Amino acid sequence: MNKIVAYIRSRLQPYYTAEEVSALSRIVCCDLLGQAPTDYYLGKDIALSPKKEQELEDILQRLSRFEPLQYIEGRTLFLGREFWVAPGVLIPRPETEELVELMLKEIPADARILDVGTGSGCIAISLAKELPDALVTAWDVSPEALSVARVNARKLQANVRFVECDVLACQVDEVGLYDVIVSNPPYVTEAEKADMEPNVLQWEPSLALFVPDDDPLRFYRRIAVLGRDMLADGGRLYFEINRAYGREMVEMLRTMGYVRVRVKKDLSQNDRFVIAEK
Ligand SMILES: C[S@@+](CC[C@H](N)C(=O)[O-])C[C@H]1O[C@@H](n2cnc3c(N)ncnc32)[C@H](O)[C@@H]1O
Repeated sequence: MNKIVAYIRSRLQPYYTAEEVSALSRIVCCDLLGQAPTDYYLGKDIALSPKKEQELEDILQRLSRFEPLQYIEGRTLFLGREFWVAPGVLIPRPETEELVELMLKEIPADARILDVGTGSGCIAISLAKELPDALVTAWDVSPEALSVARVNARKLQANVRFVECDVLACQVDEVGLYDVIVSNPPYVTEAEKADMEPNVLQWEPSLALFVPDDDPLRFYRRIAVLGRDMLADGGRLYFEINRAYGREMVEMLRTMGYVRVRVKKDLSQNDRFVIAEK
């Protein structure tokens, strides 16, 4: 093992499991310090300039404070496209890729789509790229998230209209304007905080994650209320949900008059998506 790898491992060992240390060492050397993967696996040493040594120190400091690697790298992949992510915006998750894949199988190519709580813009931008005839609008209450999403849309040349908007408070006069409303809103209850990893809890924005224990469905209820006006007849809601609330979601949406309400499981067999039709 080369000296730099041994050093990286010794610095990360107090904080991460052996597998995590091994994966992080490779990513730090190859992705962040620019070592060729073959040289890394052959155990060749890296000659670091003083500037690169300082960069390595910064990276190790950030990792030892459990900052997510995606924030350190400043990017993540979503459905094969690179998205810029930074503190203040949620790191897109694989389940959300599944949601977009499901939508791409089901929605019309020229759908008018609203993404509520767009974060990095991963859902809206992916849909706009895959469905060039669709009209995509994306809302978020967070100016930080919207500025990241706008940069992502520009870099990826996606045509999305971004709007700063608090979905819980906004007045809407867009009647029948959308065929699809999609949302992956905050859905982690305060009670679930105890089970969360420090890289999520300490670094990802609370605004993107949490809902009160006594009202875990607040975003879905509000979006479904808006959807009764904003969706065209036959329009659909696509939600990513907390796996604990599939049954409650179905009951709520049926009570609100939605039809063909279905729950779909994610690849881990958890109730993860709910689809409903106006
Ligand atoms: C779970 S994140 C989802 C981000 C992105 N759509 C994704 O799937 O990675 C929820 C998003 O909802 C936004 N949000 C939270 N409260 C909101 C509100 N009242 N109105 C609009 N957006 C809100 C957050 O800023 C965050 O970007």
